[in-house]
Amino acid sequence: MRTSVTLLGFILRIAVAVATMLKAVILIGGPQKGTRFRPLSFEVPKPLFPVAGVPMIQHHIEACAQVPGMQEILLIGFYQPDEPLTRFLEAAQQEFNLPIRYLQEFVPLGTGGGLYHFRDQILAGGPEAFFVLNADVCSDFPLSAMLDAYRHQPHPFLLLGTTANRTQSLNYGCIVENPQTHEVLHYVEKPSTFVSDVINCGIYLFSPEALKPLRDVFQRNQQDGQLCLPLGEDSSGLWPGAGTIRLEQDVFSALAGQGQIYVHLTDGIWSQIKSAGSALYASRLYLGQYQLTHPERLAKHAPGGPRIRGNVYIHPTAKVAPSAVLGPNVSIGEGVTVGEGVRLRESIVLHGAMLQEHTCVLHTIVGWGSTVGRWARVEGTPNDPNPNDPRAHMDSESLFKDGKLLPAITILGCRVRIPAEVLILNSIVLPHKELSRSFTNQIIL
Ligand SMILES: Nc1nc2c(ncn2[C@@H]2O[C@H](COP(=O)(O)OP(=O)(O)O[C@H]3O[C@H](CO)[C@@H](O)[C@H](O)[C@@H]3O)[C@@H](O)[C@H]2O)c(=O)[nH]1
Repeated sequence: MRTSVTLLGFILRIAVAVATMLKAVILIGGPQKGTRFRPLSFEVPKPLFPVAGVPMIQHHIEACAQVPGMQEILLIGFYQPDEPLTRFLEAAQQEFNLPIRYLQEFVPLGTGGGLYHFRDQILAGGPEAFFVLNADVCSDFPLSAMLDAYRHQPHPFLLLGTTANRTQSLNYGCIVENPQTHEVLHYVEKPSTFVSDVINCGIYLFSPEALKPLRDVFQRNQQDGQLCLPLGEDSSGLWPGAGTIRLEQDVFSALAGQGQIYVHLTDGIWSQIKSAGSALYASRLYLGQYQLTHPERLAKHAPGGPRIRGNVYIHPTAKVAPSAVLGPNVSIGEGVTVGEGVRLRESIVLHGAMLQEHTCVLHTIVGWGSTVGRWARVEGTPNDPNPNDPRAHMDSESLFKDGKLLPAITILGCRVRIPAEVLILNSIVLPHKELSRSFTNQIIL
């Protein structure tokens, strides 16, 4: 009798676990993407670029791992599975005690193609639903709130939405919702004129049903492709272009207003990470979040230690001189050396860099293994969202306007050497450059 009760309990537990099983997919893109992120993306795939001290997608993984019932996280992209990616995956699996796998697209399949291509892997084990997250967004990821909304009213597609001002909304997917039901009535990807101030955050919760419309798009693409094949060509095989599916245009725009797509609005932190400037801004947002989520990651002022102002992350292996003044919004990577009297504000200093005595580094990303000589000043121009507009987001436009370099943060690529006592202002220095003088407003090739 006792054995059968225990067995029943065990079966019930498994049944509950299966019923609440969830997965997550992170769309990490590939090497042709992230061009606005150069020269930083030369060294490390953009999804692994450190933001607030940890790789960009670790923030996504941490958020997913906290959702009860999360069974597996899949990264889909078209990067070669190189050493940094493999090492990251191994470390993340151990840290979060979850299977985290990389599925490689052999050609870019767009934002929806990989989901359809790897549908069997996504649906293996029968998840109740799966999250889909763009890798290049920074957010507080309100995944549990999205799950509650989904469970209250399950629909194939639930999109996270936030507000943007009229001008900036044109850079995103724009959503027209029914304010009572939150159904998406109309969806336009990056419209040329104003459609709505509710924008798509690139964070979704899909039911298994969501894969059916993707299959329809795939089949339609294939028929259209076969019609376009030259006469006499063997059209019995698959048309290679059929696999490319644009989630936004092919699915959201096509299905809006048919009771399948809903939006969950958030007023939490959210920003895209397209350019180096937006990585710095995202780093600031995440450092602010750490007050609540990871206070242990924030440096505290300790007797005999450097002066800390505001939110600062210092990797435990970094050596920071006690007379340095750091912050606000500074993130210092592994093995970095910060000399006496250094002033560092609104900056990211990457693995192995060295800031010699009395350098001043403001609004800058210092690349891996770079050296800034004594008394040098390296400074960029902040390009923050308008603080007087609560709906403003970071502009990630091109670096140039009318042939001129726009003022932006300064970026030193990897292993750059800046001599002592020079000024580097508003410039981008490509990797391995050894400078011999001051530069302002230049890209140094
Ligand atoms: N696996 C894979 N991922 C891809 C591919 N193409 C893009 N991605 C990934 O998909 C995400 C979206 O990339 P983009 O295609 O560059 O779109 P976007 O300009 O960022 O706009 C999207 O995100 C906005 C929010 O940040 C949305 O507002 C917008 O509607 C759209 O979904 C990124 O994480 C990118 O790495 C692909 O072929 N394969």
